[in-house]
Amino acid sequence: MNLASAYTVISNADESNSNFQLFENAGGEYNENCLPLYWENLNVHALIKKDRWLRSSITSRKQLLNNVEGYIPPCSLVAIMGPSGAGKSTLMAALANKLPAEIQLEGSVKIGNLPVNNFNNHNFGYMYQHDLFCGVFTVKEHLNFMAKLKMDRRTTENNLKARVSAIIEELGLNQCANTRIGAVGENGKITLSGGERKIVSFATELLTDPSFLFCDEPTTGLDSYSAQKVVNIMQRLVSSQGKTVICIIHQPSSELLSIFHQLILVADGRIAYSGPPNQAISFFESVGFRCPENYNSADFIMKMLSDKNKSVNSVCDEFAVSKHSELIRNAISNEIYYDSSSLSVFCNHLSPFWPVKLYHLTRRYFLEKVRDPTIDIHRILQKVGIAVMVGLCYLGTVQQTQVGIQSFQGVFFMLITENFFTPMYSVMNQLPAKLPLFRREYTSGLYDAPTFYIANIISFIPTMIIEPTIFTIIIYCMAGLQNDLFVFFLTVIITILEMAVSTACGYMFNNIFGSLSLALTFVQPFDNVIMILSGIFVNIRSIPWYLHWLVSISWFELGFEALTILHWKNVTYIACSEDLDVPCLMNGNEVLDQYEFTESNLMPHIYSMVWIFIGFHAISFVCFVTRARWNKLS
Ligand SMILES: Nc1ncnc2c1ncn2[C@@H]1O[C@H](COP(=O)(O)OP(=O)(O)OP(=O)(O)O)[C@@H](O)[C@H]1O
Repeated sequence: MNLASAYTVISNADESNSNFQLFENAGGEYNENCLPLYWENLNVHALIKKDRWLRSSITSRKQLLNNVEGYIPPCSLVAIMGPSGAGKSTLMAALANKLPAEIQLEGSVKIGNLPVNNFNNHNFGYMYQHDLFCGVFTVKEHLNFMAKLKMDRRTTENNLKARVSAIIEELGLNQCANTRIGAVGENGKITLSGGERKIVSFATELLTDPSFLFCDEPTTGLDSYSAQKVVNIMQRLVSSQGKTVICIIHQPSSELLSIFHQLILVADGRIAYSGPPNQAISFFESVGFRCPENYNSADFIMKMLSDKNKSVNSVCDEFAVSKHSELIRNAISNEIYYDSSSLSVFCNHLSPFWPVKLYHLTRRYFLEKVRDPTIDIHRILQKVGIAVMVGLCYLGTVQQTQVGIQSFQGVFFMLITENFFTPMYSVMNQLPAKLPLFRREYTSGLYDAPTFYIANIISFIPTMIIEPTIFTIIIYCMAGLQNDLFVFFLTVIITILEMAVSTACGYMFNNIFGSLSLALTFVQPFDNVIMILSGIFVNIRSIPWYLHWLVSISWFELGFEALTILHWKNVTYIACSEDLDVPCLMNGNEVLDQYEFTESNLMPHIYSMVWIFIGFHAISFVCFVTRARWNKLS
């Protein structure tokens, strides 16, 4: 059965119900993607879990939707209304296959006899209530980025650009195409207004040309002019592009409400009405609730549905046996005649290859760092300042004399310690800030958790090299360490490794504990112990046996010992000073002996730091991916 005949069947069913037309106003032009959406026996429960570290156990189930059914004709503009907490967002997420992992769905949601699932996800645009963007991108850059991640891998570069330009044109975004999106409430910079942000959200969802567009409160927070503009865009998408647009809307004016083809009222997890908006008031009248004259119909409906004790249950019960419900059931039962084999186009989307996603995601994080100075550039400037101050303290004191030994070791301590604490705590703060956008894009299926993790690490590499290199160069020159290129090069490598392992440790603690506060609670004692075991504060030989394993992973100790060996191993003579009341150390080997450091440990320690870096990231990666799958990233 082709599409046209499928709808003839439904139209014939309607003939007997001429007063109750389910889709009398549905206005879009039919095309092959123009299909009805319907759901039956839909029950949705939230699984209430009790946290036990990484694992959770389910303790109870809370019913969010109670055996609801509905039918949305092809190419309709649909409004979902209801009081707060009624289940509107839950219904919309259930229809769009966007329910979070802790929510359980029973029943069926179908498009033209085809179950809604991950294979036809790309046909659903889903605009969330709160938009989230990478604020440093301009509108055009954002759309190009999203197009590269969302659109079919077979789309050519030219077609992709053409699609972005067409959407910018269609939605009237030309004037702000090169404006940065910015963050909400960002002062003093030219960024997008609230209304423009909503339209950019639309644009993002339209990139893949979805047949269904779900919008969670697209007009909330907008003035009446911007709200009207947003609804006009939705209306245009339905009438000129044949899409079905379903949106949750609060307190619309009667004029705005009349634009919609269908109104679905949700109350207490049930359907209180579903049909043309202009028949809603007469339905309420037929069940004994009369709208006073000169009263806004949307306000009246909301008042009725918010009054839980009196009206809600009886209205829902009456609706279940009304002509409207009968019409919905007829329409659904007629859908079984629809030939779903013609819907193969719905499952025919190939998402971009993994390296392509990794490349674009890494590029986004690079740009974010370059354009947002608060992320890394301020920290580099701070490092330069610290390096100059430290350098001034050691100016002229680092000499191969008995007094100079302490200055040498002080410089090594500063090189290690500055690349140990700050980077660790800094990444621990940066990662959680990226999670909201990650969660949104991850649930939309844009990319997976490993891609996000690897892109983050790659984008951090320049910082990991530039920051310690600048710091080391300044201190090396000001303190006047050995004039030897190989020694200088290895010194830089050791400080880079020190920072790399520290950041890996920060990631690991964040991802093991899953919350910044918990991670900070545990990382502080850990890194203090790691520092104490460096050989500076306690002689390595006297460390208790049960802490030996920690010494072997103390990258503070490994770095400090490696620097000490590197700078002292070739020193054959240190002059004694008669003024000092301390034993004279005659050469570099004696300095190493004093710390219990062994000359042959230089390269093994450097390799150990590399292995610790890999080990920490491996643990961190597994925890992150597991948490993302269990929906436990906070
Ligand atoms: N993950 C969850 N766990 C437990 N309860 C939940 C969960 N998600 C939603 N709920 C509950 O389900 C009910 C319906 O939530 P929903 O977000 O669908 O309401 P809504 O009608 O969209 O409300 P609003 O207009 O305020 O956004 C609310 O009582 C809410 O507290």
